[in-house]
Amino acid sequence: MTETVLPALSLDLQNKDAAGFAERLGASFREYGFAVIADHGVPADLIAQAEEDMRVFFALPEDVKRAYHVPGAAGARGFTPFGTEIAKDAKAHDLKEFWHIGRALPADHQHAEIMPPNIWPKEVARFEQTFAALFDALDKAGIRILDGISDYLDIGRDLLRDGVTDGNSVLRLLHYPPISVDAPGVRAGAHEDINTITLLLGAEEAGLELKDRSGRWLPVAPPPGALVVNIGDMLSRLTNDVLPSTSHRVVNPPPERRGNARYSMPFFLHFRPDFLIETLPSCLDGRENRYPEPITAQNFLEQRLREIGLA
Ligand SMILES: O=C(O)CCC(=O)C(=O)O
Ligand SMILES: [Fe+2]
Repeated sequence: MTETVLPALSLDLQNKDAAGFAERLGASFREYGFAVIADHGVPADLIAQAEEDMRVFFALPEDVKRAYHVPGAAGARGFTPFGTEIAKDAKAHDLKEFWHIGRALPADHQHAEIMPPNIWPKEVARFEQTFAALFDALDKAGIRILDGISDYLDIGRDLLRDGVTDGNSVLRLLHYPPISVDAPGVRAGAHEDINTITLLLGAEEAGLELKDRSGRWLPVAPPPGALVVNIGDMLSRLTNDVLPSTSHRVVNPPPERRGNARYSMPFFLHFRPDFLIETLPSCLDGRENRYPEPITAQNFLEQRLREIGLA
């Protein structure tokens, strides 16, 4: 296994010693913008089922998959074809295709327009059942991790819990197809995530790297089944970069492994659209406010989606 600087932290520790868990979680986020979380409560058999179902979907013919592309929806639901997304300021498109599942809201909900109903591929029988369950399980794990962050920042747990209630969260199923031996570039260009925090499953296949404070690229190599969690720009902004959103990328494998596809599942936990991202007073203590202009989560998201070619 590749060497990693991020030891796995057990989420079970939160039940026994919330302060101890928060201290370790916060230290990892503060230094790297990333943490690796084991015992996160997402059932292993559900993860295995999800991995199987996504493989079945991405193996479908291109025209069948493309029928689930929703034009004008900024990729928020359904299928986004290979070569669409491009990292901010990058020259080449990422070598990936993906499927997005969003939060299911009642039709008369105030944010129903921003979070439209999901679509489901009829070719994969269990797809809806599997991914609706996985969305919920990751949402629950995400709230516990946010509790750890709130404990670390000593801000009480309500602000972040309330902030993500009915949030515009998205589960992304990612497929990076095999690449040719001489393929240039990277599977996913260096970027920061837009959202609150990201919970990533399936990063065991090597390739994910984070940029540390000295500018070095470090491999992120979680043990099987663990979550890789990272801070997104919205939380970085809320905390005045006390918890930094860290640049990461997925590099191409060595030539002998280029015949292998890569599959991963990031869950982008988002604030609700009308949540106002306004620097936390406790993160100002003696520091300059890097983000003096408050912005709603929705305005921030729209700005960033335009930059990555999705809106
Ligand atoms: O595939 C991965 O491991 C990372 C994906 C990622 O960083 C993203 O989709 O934002
Ligand atoms: Fe990312």
